[in-house]
Amino acid sequence: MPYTNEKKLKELLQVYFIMGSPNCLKDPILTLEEAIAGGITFFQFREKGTGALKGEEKTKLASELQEICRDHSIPFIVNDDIELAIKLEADGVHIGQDDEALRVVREKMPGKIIGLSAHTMEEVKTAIREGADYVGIGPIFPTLTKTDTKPVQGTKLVEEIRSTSLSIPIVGIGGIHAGNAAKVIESGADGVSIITAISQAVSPKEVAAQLKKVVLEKSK
Ligand SMILES: Cc1ncsc1CCOP(=O)(O)O
Ligand SMILES: C=C1C=NC(C(F)(F)F)=NC1=N
Ligand SMILES: [Mg+2]
Repeated sequence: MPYTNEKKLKELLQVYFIMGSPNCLKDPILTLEEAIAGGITFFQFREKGTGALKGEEKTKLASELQEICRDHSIPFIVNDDIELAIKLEADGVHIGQDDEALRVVREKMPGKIIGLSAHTMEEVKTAIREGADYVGIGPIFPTLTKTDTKPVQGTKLVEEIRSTSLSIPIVGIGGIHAGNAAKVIESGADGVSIITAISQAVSPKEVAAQLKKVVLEKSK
């Protein structure tokens, strides 16, 4: 059973901040607080890459970030780590094509948000069939954040999905910032997912606010 009605989720996905401690210029807690003050609408804890926390330290940071999200009614999603998501009673998880099968995750987390990465129309259709609540499409633009991405695909797959009658919520991801976010929304994505542009900003609040403005303008 999907988490919520699609319309509501499409609104929630508009400015989707993703980060872990390795991505942050400043303290992760401060970074998230500033991003929320700037207007992000959705958050994913993705503790990955060089220097990523593990075990108790990872759980502690996740719990602290979750509490900040809860205080501001921002959905808190965990990337990959299903056990951590269940332990924290997170609002959901984001999984990739090579992570645990969606139907297994759905059994473990009924009623929660389950997002899936997809790179082809085939993967999108399978995601819908298996009950994904949203799909992350990318990398839209070149990115240095995830080193093992599929080829950069621009907005073509987003446009292709939107040219069909498929109504699944879509977020674009990969190299997105305030200067190119409009193109992603214009192509038909419901939201943009951002790591570097916010987490490495001198003012995460300012960047989040710029992104929110662009997305709201283009979503009218
Ligand atoms: C997790 C992920 N999946 C596809 S690209 C990417 C990284 C996006 O990071 P950034 O917003 O810094 O380009
Ligand atoms: C690899 C990823 C691809 N897409 C997304 C999201 F933007 F949330 F859909 N998150 C990820 N961690
Ligand atoms: Mg994964």
